Amino acid sequence: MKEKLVEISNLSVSYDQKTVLEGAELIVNEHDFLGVIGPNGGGKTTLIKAMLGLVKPDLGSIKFHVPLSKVGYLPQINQVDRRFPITVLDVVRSGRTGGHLLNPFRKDKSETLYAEELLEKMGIAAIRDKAIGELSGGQMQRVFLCRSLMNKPKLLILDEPDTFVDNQFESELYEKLKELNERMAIVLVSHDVGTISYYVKTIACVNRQVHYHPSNIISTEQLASYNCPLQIITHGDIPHTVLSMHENHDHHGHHH
Ligand SMILES: Nc1ncnc2c1ncn2[C@@H]1O[C@H](COP(=O)(O)OP(=O)(O)OP(=O)(O)O)[C@@H](O)[C@H]1O
Repeated sequence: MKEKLVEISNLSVSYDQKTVLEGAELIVNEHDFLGVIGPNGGGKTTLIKAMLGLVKPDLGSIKFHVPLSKVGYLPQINQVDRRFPITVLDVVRSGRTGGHLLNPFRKDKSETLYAEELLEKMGIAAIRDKAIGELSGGQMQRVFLCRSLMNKPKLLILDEPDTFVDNQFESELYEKLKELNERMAIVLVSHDVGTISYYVKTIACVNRQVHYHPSNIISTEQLASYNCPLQIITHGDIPHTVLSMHENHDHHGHHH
């Protein structure tokens, strides 16, 4: 039996008068690698934020069976203020607090060593003392990925970590996530359905409601039936299906 990590039921969220999520249901289990997809404005980020307690739901319940300190979070990078005067190392270290606030002022030797180890593993040890304002999009994503790993999470939630990254880093990133998935459950929000279906195990389509799809193969017809009309980027020559296994690795670039 798989252990449940998070159970969301009957979740409704609105901003002012506008309902974004209504009656959303979702369960995240240990070992999951769940891809969260859906049209622009469908409520993906809102679902993640409600899960983490960053937006207040109107209705519904969110039960965590892991402590929040064991949940790693990589926010959408455009929500990070690049003018904030903080170095790469301090951003990564701030992940140790368990909260979502940047708190660079706590200094602890083992924390620093672990942050450095993560930067090393991500191949960005050389930029440890740079200010975040100086980083490229891909470097920024790597830094925030390191940050989200500081607490050795059991559940890792990533909101479009593939935004602003080049093709090479995109595949490196997904390979890294696949490796991390051996140790933790992953929830990955992405626009690139074709690419994520290559890595995820299951899919949730978010468009006001959440439609869970217990496989990583999804057809345009299924997406339509989930009220999730997305343009699918296919990798093979089978037009209506996103394949779980591909022969080659020619990923599509994806830019917003
Ligand atoms: N803080 C906010 N105040 C008011 N409206 C908001 C707020 N955040 C999001 N919205 C609106 O709620 C809707 C859902 O937004 P959300 O970011 O959850 O969607 P999404 O599926 O993540 O979209 P995208 O694919 O564009 O990232 C959008 O119409 C958005 O404009």
